Amino acid sequence: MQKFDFLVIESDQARASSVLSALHFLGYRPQHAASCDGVDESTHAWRAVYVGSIDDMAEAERQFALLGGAAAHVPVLLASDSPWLERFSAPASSFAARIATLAFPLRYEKMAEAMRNLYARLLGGQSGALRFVGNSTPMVRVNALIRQVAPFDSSVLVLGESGTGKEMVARAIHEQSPRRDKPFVAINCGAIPAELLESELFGHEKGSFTGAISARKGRFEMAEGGTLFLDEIGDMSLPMQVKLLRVLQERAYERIGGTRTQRCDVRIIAATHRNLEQSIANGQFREDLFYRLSVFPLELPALRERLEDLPTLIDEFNLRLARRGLGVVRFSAGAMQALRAHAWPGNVRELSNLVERMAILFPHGEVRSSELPEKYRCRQAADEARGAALLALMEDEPQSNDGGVHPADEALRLLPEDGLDLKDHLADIEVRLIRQALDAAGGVVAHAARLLHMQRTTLVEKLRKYGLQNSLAA
Ligand SMILES: Nc1ncnc2c1ncn2[C@@H]1O[C@H](COP(=O)(O)OP(=O)(O)OP(=O)(O)O)[C@@H](O)[C@H]1O
Repeated sequence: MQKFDFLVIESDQARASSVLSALHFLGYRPQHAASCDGVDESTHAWRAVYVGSIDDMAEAERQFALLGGAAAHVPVLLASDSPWLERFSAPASSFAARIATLAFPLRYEKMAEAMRNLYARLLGGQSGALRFVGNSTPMVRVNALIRQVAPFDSSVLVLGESGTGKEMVARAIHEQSPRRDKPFVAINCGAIPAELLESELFGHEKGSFTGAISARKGRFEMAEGGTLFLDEIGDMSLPMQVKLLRVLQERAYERIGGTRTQRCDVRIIAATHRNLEQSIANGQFREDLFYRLSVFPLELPALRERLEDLPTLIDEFNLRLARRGLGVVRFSAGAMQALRAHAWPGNVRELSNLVERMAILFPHGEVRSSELPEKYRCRQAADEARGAALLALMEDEPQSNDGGVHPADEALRLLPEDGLDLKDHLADIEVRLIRQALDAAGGVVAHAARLLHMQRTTLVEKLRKYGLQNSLAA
């Protein structure tokens, strides 16, 4: 689906073109143009719509519907003397909230102000809440599961690699639950030293241990009536797991140093990037706690398994940046291709950081693939070289081969003059790819296995076979 930054609705071609030029001048840089009617070919370089002689509202709405979701949320620019203004700004119109009016002849300062006001209105209307987005099939499934489980008090265990949005899922469940008006409290069980975690969770009475100079509420108490999100539950120490299990079973606990039993009405959502079944097998996680927590397991796919979500996620991050006063960025088709070829070991968080970095470097601009940080370029360059070589192979007519070295063979030449031991050579490539995958995954074997599309156990076997276990610790 084509994407647009603005709809410019103006039946006078000259005026429409001047709006587009002014947008460009103001730094909005629309990139592609389409037209419903009366195409102005010269505007094809822009990402905006020039609408010709539509004189009936229903027809206009139909035309915009043909543009699909592309026209659904973008600002609409209309001349203040436009005959359509009244109808478009009527409350029943789907454009009513998204119109900026422009007085002709255009004045840049006025137009800049109109655009600023429009964006302030659009962004302000969206509340500060972060939207949990994604239209890919796996995310549609995740959203359906969230809707299904939200109304009940069942414990949910959110599984997924780091940065896939586990906390966002927990918040979404809370927001869609009857507890939404009560607190959502999050705690990262992996980040808090084991000896402090108990007091963080259950609170303490004054003087209950050295340093406890006053009584303090724990997260369970803070979350009363609402939801408690236990992040990185797989990193919780075994003694703490026992205490947590007791609370989940008895729905009651005491503050450290306290004698009064507190009843608790808290919905638990836990998350981990670890394979808890493996942790159970290794004796690091209690099986009974696992079953308590995973009444409703919800697995979040890695970003590389749902690359269709890249554009929507980029839009969402741009929106967040705009709220913070940063200029938004777009990615050229080539840059998008490079992003699709990237493995995203840091998942959505990595993408969010990249968009922010690019927005600082190229505010209101378009990022080309050559302007991406190096690690996002390499794989694409390799793919392109391979693609070019393959293309050359395919384009070659068999009869034109005069026995000389084929150009594509030259590009792909792997066989040394004196031959090679194929088995050794393939093993060498395998080791290099495994090393690269481990690097990209920060040494986490399960992540590296996903990058290599193999079972974790298969990778562990290969690490053993090639004596690579030591490179893990290094
Ligand atoms: N589907 C999504 N839509 C919008 N933003 C998202 C989505 N998924 C993740 N994010 C954003 O990506 C970042 C990481 O998300 P989050 O903290 O929920 O991940 P996580 O899986 O809990 O990470 P960790 O495992 O490190 O705790 C946040 O800025 C979050 O807002």
